[in-house]
Amino acid sequence: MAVALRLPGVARGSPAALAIRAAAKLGREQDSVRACCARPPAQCWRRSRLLVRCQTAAAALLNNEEATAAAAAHKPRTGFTVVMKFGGSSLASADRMREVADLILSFPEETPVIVLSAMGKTTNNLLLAGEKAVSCGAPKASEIPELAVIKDLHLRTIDELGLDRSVVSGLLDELEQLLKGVAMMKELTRRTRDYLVSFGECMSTRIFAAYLNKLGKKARQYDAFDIGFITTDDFTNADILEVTYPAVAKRLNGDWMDDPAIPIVTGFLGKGCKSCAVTTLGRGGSDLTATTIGKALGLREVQVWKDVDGVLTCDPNIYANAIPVPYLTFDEAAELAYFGAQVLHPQSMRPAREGDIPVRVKNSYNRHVPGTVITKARDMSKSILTSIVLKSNVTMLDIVSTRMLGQYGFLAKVFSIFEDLGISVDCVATSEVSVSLTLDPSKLWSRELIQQELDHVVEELEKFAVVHLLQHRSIISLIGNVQRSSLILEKAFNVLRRNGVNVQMISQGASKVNISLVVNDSEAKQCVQALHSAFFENGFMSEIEGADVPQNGASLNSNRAIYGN
Ligand SMILES: Nc1ncnc2c1ncn2[C@@H]1O[C@H](COP(=O)(O)OP(=O)(O)O)[C@@H](O)[C@H]1O
Ligand SMILES: N[C@@H](CC(=O)OP(=O)(O)O)C(=O)O
Repeated sequence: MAVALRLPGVARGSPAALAIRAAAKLGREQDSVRACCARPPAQCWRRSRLLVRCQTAAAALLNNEEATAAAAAHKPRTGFTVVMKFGGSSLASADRMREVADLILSFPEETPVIVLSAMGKTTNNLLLAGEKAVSCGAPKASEIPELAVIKDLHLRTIDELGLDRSVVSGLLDELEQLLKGVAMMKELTRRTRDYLVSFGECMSTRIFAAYLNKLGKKARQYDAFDIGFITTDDFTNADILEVTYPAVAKRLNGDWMDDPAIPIVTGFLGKGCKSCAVTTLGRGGSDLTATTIGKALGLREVQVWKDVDGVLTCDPNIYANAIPVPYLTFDEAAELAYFGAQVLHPQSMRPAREGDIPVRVKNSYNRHVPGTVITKARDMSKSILTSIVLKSNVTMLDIVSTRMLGQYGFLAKVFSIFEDLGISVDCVATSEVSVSLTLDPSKLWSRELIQQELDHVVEELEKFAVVHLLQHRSIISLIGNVQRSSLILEKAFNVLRRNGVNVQMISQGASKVNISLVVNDSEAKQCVQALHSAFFENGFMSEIEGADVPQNGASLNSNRAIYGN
């Protein structure tokens, strides 16, 4: 402290200023700083990061070139080791918050960054409350049942954890005001919707940080939109921009250096680059927040803690015999998520792949089960089928050219229509004069004009083609080793034939990990179950020489029973 007073005119943020701040924090005088600079650099590692930084800065301050070089060679280690993300299912109550805190504290060797989603079903309740506010009239907005559920859950959690209600009372008041505003305006724009759902993550992180502090583990809450998560302005489905990585690293590392505390970061949220308003990353977007932080900080691992024993061989809600998949590549996981497995956000593998950070999917209800490890590459020599994914309520288009055989430009014309209308295509199969494709339902669902848009697409295509619009279809994706596609297809078609199911379209993605089959919605679940039994339950994998067989994990159903999922 005394150092600062004795050195007037020191520029803010300069090495000298850093040394002074560091010295002040350490309660040392300039002599200590000087002594620190003279100490052999090897000792740096054994000292706190703050002292290393102090040494670097103080060396510059004292103009000691040798010390500057020596200290610079020993860059302070980044404090953080892993990201641990907990989803809504892991945080549904006070008991669950206690359990998650206990889980984090059971890894004392780690310095984690924690990413949290909203508690339980809070995001769904906020969306429902918003929709009801549009039509209920301002005086009734305070009585929306979902608002009462949200208030009750958060205040009860606070009381049961022995915290002060002021941790969220301001946010709850603001939320009620916002719903009154929506009721008065009688409209809920996508921008307002994002602001509305942000209350879920803002509250869960504040409660959890306060609880960790109460336990004596120093924690600091962060709203992602305040620490550099910059996104496109695509409300409800924003993309993270590159500037996010250095900004987030600077903020989290900087704060840690100044005053170490476990960061508790809101998942799912960002700040629009032009609007500066709160944006969201699409449903389930906290997984993406976690991998973004993992890449930004160059961490050893990203852990996403869920209510299942890892990524499973199929959705356990469709078929209870699903079993955990021990290893996946980023490509397999991305494909699985994109084609509808709710367990991971479709974009979340991108930062992990770019930063080559392994992602581990674990069960917060069953913490000792190994889970699924997702990495850049894995030994595929024994792998056949990894997982079966179902995407229902898909729209399919059969488009047949009315022009001459072999006419060029047909496909370009077809796809330019989708581009112009901003509709994303999932699967494509082509012949010389026709193309069949499926439309991404999530992209359509996020709009309001579904039927009108489809009619418009058909109208445009009919200018040069005969079009059949087929609704209520499902895509069954077989994720696995497409090097063995003949084997997979032989088995799959055998099963489907035995079940009397006619496949309406097949598509094999360029990523070589996915074969997609389109069937009627009404037959899809039964197909998934039959395929699962054939591939994973009847010894088929082990019959094939050396094939890798996923192992059955414990208590899948008991987790869901606890949470009622
Ligand atoms: N292939 C799959 N493997 C595991 N879980 C799946 C799969 N497909 C769908 N799910 C569903 O995903 C849920 C976990 O994802 P999610 O609800 O987003 O978790 P969280 O909210 O904890 O992040 C599981 O409870 C399960 O019902
Ligand atoms: N709360 C958000 C974001 C999220 O990632 O949630 P979860 O981790 O519970 O899937 C949602 O429900 O979409």
